[in-house]
Amino acid sequence: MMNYEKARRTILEKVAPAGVERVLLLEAAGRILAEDYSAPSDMPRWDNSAMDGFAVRSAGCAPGTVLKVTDYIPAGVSSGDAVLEGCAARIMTGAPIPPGADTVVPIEETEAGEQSVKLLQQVKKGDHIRFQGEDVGRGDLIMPKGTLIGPPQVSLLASFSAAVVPVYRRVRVAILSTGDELVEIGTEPKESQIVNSNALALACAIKLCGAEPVILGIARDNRESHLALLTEGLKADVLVTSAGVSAGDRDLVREILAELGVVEQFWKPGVKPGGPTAFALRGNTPVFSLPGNPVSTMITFDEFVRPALLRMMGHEKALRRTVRGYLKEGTRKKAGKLNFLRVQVTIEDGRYLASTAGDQNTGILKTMLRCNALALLPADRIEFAAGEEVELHLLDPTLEMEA
Ligand SMILES: Nc1nc2c(c(=O)[nH]1)N[C@H]1C(S)=C(S)[C@@H](COP(=O)(O)OP(=O)(O)OC[C@H]3O[C@@H](n4cnc5c(N)ncnc54)[C@H](O)[C@@H]3O)O[C@H]1N2
Ligand code: MOO
Repeated sequence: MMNYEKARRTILEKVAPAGVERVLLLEAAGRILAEDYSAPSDMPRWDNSAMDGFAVRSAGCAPGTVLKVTDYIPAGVSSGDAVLEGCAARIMTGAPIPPGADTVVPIEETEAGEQSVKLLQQVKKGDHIRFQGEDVGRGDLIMPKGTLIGPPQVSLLASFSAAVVPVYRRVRVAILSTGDELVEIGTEPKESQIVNSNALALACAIKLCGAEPVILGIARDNRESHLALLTEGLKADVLVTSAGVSAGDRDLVREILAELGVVEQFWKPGVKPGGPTAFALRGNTPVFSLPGNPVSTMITFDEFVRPALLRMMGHEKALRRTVRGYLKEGTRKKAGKLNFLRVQVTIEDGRYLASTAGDQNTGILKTMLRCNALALLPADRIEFAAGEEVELHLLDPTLEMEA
């Protein structure tokens, strides 16, 4: 049996960014820049005023100096007229500094009239000017490939009129559920039938990664149905299946994937829940076969599939950060597999405290609703004492927020 760390490393070694596309700037929000971006020009493009006030020649200025106001330069206007000795130009924030002037005096530091202005304070050369290129110089590598695009990046790209940007493309992820007991949502399940909830839970998780889910439906427990739908699924960038991967005589997924030329990289990554998870590749197309128990499906998606999708969409950091926390109650498990304990984490005095979120049986979905983190209980350990330090994967982004 493989171990958890090796399984995750294997996945990240085998997947690569899926490709690059050029999208409208706003479509790039939350995505990863796929090429280095160097500034096409200086920013600011010209010296401009940082204050509403007067553009002056600092050499002739002292407290008490009276200057003649010869020009008015609002933002959006550029004046070709030079400021001559003994003169000042009224200027607004953002307007280009006129020729001859080397300093801006804020209006509060003057007694200003229509025709003249009296300076009240010492003037320092260069004050209140935003100089050409002081923010970004032409040719500066301002955003390396791999940058996550958020408001500051969009602001800068927009400032340079970059209306279209190269980003890693979203991956299309096919979702295939398997099992004769399944009916689609909207169909009343008869006794012994259950609703195909995994397809929707997976689609939700895929969307939250920024990828595009494609729900293929249900493969029935026979070869023909599996062959047809797995073949369809392999046309996507990634294929995720649920159920049919353990030891049952109807568990056909791995066998039929192999017939379709999909090469298994691992089965049984040494975790619980998620025991029978499999990872395989056909060419560059990753195939994840997740167990059918909804709890196991969601946990294995988060631990194994999510990192792959993020990496394929260009994220260098694809794994959830592991934080150290403390168990509030002691717990036991069997030796042999790493266990994901579903916990409720609270942050007290900067420490993460993890309390069990309820019954840890994989059949209990409500424990999943109550949990906001997974505690990783190492494979070789059995007994865990209250207060013991554990590694945590935080699942709930609101943990970092407050009311
Ligand atoms: N003899 C053994 N039996 C089982 C083993 C084992 O090692 N030996 N492993 C157990 C473990 S662990 C798991 S997990 C399950 C996973 O098995 P499968 O992935 O093959 O899934 P199924 O048995 O088909 O289904 C499990 C469970 O999940 C429900 N399910 C399936 N698909 C969906 C869906 N799309 N939406 C909602 N719920 C779904 C299904 O009805 C079953 O209740 O195997 C154990 N058995
Ligand atoms: O390992 Mo299975 O995924 O318990 O429930």
